[in-house]
Amino acid sequence: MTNLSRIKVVVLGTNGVGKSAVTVRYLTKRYIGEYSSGKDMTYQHKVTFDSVVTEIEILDTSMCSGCFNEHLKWGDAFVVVYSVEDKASFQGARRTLQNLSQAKESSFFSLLLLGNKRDLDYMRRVEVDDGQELSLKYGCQFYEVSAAENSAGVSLAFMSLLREARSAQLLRNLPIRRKLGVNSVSKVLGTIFGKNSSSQSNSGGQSKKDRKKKRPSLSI
Ligand SMILES: Nc1nc2c(ncn2[C@@H]2O[C@H](COP(=O)(O)OP(=O)(O)OP(=O)(O)O)[C@@H](O)[C@H]2O)c(=O)[nH]1
Repeated sequence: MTNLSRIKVVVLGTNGVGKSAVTVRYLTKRYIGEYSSGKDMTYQHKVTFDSVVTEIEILDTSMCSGCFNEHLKWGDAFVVVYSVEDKASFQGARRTLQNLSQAKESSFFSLLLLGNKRDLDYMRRVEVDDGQELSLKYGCQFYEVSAAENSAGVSLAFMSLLREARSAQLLRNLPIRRKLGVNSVSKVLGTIFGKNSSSQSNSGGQSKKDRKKKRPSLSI
């Protein structure tokens, strides 16, 4: 194994959507039920992709007004969590995606939209299609999961995000970057990953159908 690299992941979302539950599920495969709230928590672990060890830092955020810019600066990859039984949390996720795409427009970062608590289907207020549509708008990955029910969906969602972030990191470090500049590299990455910021999707001329093909989503 070679090349230890590092990816910093920020988990965002409104109060009580399950940010800690999904983070702990991913890291330990366990679901505890109640998690301490009110302060940011950072976790570290290592994953191996294709014989390359990658050090992962995950920041499970609390609602802290004025921290957004710090989180933004810190992270390479962002998980935006909402709860499928809480419409307001979905609106919060929409605002967060909008803020992220505006603030980090000129550099590349990886994004995952995560609809949690899908076990509460009988209380559902946000349809799968709503999540899918939002993810297409911001060119991010999308999964619906239940941290309470099992670890498979959460693990798959995190691993997809980490793989994308890792690939992006490798691409950013290629010599081509010097020739093309950051914006052009973002476009190359966008082509590879089907990633389109809202501004790109407005002007890129790529049809919605084409984008849909590149961004499968999954409910687990
Ligand atoms: N039914 C169900 N409940 C869940 C799920 N995930 C989390 N919860 C519950 O939702 C509540 C909030 O979960 P947390 O993980 O603390 O949510 P959070 O977003 O970290 O909360 P804050 O840090 O306070 O913003 C807890 O009671 C969890 O047990 C889930 O998938 N299904």
